Amino acid sequence: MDTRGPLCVGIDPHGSLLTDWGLTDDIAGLERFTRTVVEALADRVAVLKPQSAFFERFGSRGTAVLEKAVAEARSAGALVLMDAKRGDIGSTMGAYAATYLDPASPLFSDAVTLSPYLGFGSLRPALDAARTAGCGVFVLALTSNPEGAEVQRATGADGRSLAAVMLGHIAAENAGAEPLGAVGAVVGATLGDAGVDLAVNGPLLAPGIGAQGATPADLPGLFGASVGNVVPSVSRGVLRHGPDAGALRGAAERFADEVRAAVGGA
Ligand SMILES: O=c1ccn([C@@H]2O[C@H](COP(=O)(O)O)[C@@H](O)[C@H]2O)c(=O)[nH]1
Repeated sequence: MDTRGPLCVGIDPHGSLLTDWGLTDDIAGLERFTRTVVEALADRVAVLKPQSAFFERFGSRGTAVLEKAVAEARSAGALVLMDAKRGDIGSTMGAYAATYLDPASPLFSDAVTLSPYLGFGSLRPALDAARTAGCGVFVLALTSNPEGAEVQRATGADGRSLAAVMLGHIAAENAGAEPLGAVGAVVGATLGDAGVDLAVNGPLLAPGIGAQGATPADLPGLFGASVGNVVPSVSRGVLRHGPDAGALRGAAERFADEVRAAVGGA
């Protein structure tokens, strides 16, 4: 992020975007869309975040497109954050860890998103695998969608919200790490007020900028003193400018400029 700027761009091949780009909503369209985004952005943005669901919908052929995109983006110097939001009992988490965090896997990525709502401890195999491979994980804390509050803001007997409990676990994982630990939190940029302590000594992925209505100007108010650790993420807000590669780059650059203007040297 120091050398490439502050932005994460999502690769979300929505059927409607494929159509808007003049592509067919099929495997050929998916392949062309993905190749265009990777070629346009992987040599300049800090992080590319493929949304696994949009590839999985095409079965094994979609997964093959995803594998190629991950390898090409990484070899062009971008960090790849696989947005798969995996979460399951510990023994199954071991298989997810092998999928995304084992360097021998075809889907090996620099980081993966995880859901802790089967209990934070169930994520242990992925936390350990990330540490071993020198990768990261981003754990859902407060998601950008309004429905998330029903679960994440629910409070336990001690009055703490579930999100606060998860953020506490994340902070414990990162204790003592310098400059930051490898366990990040997902905190939606749309939230307005987090209402919890975001000082987890790890990166804070902030999706929701662009199509979901948040802007880079929202980041300082939401993240306060932790704003310097934020990885702002935009998908459709950039992708809707395609298929022209120059227009995609221009859109990503404008968002990056807006983030710099809002966050400054924080
Ligand atoms: O809280 C969350 C966690 C993940 N996402 C994902 O980010 C992108 C957002 O896409 P936009 O087009 O920029 O709205 C998408 O892949 C979501 O699954 C999120 O939005 N909120």
